[in-house]
Amino acid sequence: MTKGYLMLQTGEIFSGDWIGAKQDTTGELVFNTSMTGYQEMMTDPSYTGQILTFCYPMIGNYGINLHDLESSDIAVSAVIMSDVCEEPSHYQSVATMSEKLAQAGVSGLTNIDTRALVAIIRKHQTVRARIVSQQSSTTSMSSWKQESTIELVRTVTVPEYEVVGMGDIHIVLLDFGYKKSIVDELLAAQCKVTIVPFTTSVEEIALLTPDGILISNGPGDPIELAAYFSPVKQLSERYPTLGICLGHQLLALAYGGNTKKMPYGHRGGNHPVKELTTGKVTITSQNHGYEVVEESIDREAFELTFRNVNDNSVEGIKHRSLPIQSVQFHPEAHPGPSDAAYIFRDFLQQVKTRREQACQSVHS
Ligand SMILES: NC(=O)CC[C@H](N)C(=O)O
Repeated sequence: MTKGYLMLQTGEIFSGDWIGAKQDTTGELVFNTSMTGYQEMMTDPSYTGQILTFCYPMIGNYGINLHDLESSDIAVSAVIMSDVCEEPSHYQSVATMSEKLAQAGVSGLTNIDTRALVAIIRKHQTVRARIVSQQSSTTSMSSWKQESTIELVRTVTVPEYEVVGMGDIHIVLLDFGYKKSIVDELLAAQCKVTIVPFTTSVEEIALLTPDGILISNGPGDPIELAAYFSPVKQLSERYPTLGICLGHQLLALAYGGNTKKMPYGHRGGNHPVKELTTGKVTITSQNHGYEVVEESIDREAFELTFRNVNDNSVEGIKHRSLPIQSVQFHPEAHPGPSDAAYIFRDFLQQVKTRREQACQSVHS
């Protein structure tokens, strides 16, 4: 096997065996603790620009199938694992991990001590890294460069409107890098979904006469999307709105709140969040490196709905008088538990209620 090296900005170098495309790659090094779901993770557009370390020791044992893709491409810049399984066993498998990475032009390193690597990320919190074929100490600072969030989002948003489903309720999905499972949830609830590029204006969206708006997940630092705070606010003032992950962060920012980088983020399939009105704890799927700053939330306009049980961070907010809610976790799951799927039901109930009110006011 060809040797490959993972060079960290903090100075450590790990040597491993190179799988997939043999291409030098740079990105922020992050880790996910889920035991399964490597395919969903690799294709989640929120990972764009990041090098993903799998904490679970063996990756690839059920192969790659055609059903668990969260987007059409592999989104991560590269993957790091302890042990790759090259002989998958699953009736739906169409490729091995290495074959898929090679097809997609994405690099991977295996036989890496991922436990040591995760300890370094936890210690230094934000670590950029490079996968290279030759160790070199002359790596110039410019090669560690990070793409802007706008650049990252541009690579994953739909190029033009896409309409899916023929249901009665029309949801416009403002696409910063949506996961397919979000659309699947809406389609399962008999919606028609129009997926629009994140640059679509409020006026253009109004022409589509939506019943509700969903602001998607996506890569990067939400603060860099400041140009979109005002449209997000205007849309949420007009239509029932649900924000998921990046969408949650953008809603908080649009209403004057703030976000900050977390020590090393929440990425995994078992993050407990507490619903503050009921005290009920739900186990959620998560993938984020930023959080909404609690003190920055306008508490006259918004109430806090969810908190992370491990670190108390904000996991959800809800407007006190308008039908606007957002969650930091992923109610669509994939990977991870679907215990929070009721968030979609609540949102669609608000959408229906608003539509019935509108019909009644026309007829009275
Ligand atoms: N899944 C997401 O939407 C991630 C949001 C944002 N990029 C973060 O890391 O916090």
